[in-house]
Amino acid sequence: QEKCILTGTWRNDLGSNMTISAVNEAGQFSGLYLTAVSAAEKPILVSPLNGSQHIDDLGQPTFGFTVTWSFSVSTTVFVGQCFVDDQGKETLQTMWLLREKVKSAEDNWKATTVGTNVFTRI
Ligand SMILES: CN1C(=O)N(C)[C@H]2CS[C@@H](CCCCC(=O)O)[C@H]21
Repeated sequence: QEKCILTGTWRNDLGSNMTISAVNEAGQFSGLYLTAVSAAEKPILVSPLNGSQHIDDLGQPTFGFTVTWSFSVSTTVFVGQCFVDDQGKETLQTMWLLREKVKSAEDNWKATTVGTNVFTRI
């Protein structure tokens, strides 16, 4: 299928941009994530991402990727699916888990945030 190969640049509803490199024959990819908002008090920098998508099925594949934040001690994993509408427009419907480093195991309960997020190509 020609749609929903994730290579390219995407923007989400929080104004974050991500650029995904070539997807190899195993569906693996890497890229960069530039967030527009953050809870960290440090300047926002580009952060690396790695993931993989299904490429062997009949379109609208599922995928997952991990962003290791370069400006805060935290990590986000995304899972989702690419959908194509009847105009051929692709959207990535995702859910994410943001894990922030906490001082001790006693604080482990409050370390993970969850959310949903939609990306479209720019
Ligand atoms: C901007 N974001 C975005 O595009 N999301 C889908 C959500 C889930 S990752 C988070 C940003 C985390 C930045 C690093 C940190 O604040 O620890 C937020």
